Amino acid sequence: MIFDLSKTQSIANTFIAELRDENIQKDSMRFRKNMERVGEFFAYEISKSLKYTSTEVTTPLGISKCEVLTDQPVLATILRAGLPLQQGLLNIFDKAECCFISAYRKVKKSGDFIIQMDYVSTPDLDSRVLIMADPMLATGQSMVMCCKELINRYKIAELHIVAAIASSEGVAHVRANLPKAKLWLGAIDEEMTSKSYIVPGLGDAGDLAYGEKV
Ligand SMILES: O=P(O)(O)OC[C@H]1O[C@H](OP(=O)(O)OP(=O)(O)O)[C@H](O)[C@@H]1O
Ligand SMILES: O=c1cc[nH]c(=O)[nH]1
Ligand SMILES: [Mg+2]
Repeated sequence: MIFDLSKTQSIANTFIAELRDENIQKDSMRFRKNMERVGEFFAYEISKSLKYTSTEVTTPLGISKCEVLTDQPVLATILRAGLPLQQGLLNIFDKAECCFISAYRKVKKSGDFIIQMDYVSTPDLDSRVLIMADPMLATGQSMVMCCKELINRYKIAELHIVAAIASSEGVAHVRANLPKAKLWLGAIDEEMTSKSYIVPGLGDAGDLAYGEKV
């Protein structure tokens, strides 16, 4: 299943446009805020596919039958660019437990890179719905490696993957390696640079949110 936000006109596409805009993205607070708003939007969309329980709520004037979320999903992200996107999801799934993975592109002298994963901090994921959020799905290698690490450790009930911008190649890589995952994407771009940056993309999401890394 692929949900592509850009296929439907909504205010959320304005958030994505601002994330991409080279002038607006100079304001790092606005960049983080827009990423957070994209996370909130996807949380609402994903929430439509989750399970609900009927309950009776006592109001000051009577009893109201309400449908409430049965279980909160677990919200995972890949440091560091994923933090504002995860925060947006957490604003909506406000009782959710969170999982953090440190993984980054380690560039070799040849210019090739490997994904270096150093740290995983997670609650128990057995029988849980997991939402893995990372703004950029470029080659898809970081996403696949991190999800596989968690799948190998736990019996995850359902996996949702959220990205603000994906490349066609990244989508294909995820679908080939994580065929059961549901993909929630802000947009899918066709091209990548020789250094595997998405074109037109938005640039380096981690640097734009938190400053250029040395
Ligand atoms: O699909 P891939 O080709 O694996 O690339 C995507 C990864 O690149 C970015 O992180 P980066 O490695 O730049 O680290 P950062 O978040 O610390 O900036 C992004 O947040 C993804 O994690
Ligand atoms: O386009 C890309 C690819 C990887 N990481 C980013 O931040 N941007
Ligand atoms: Mg990263």
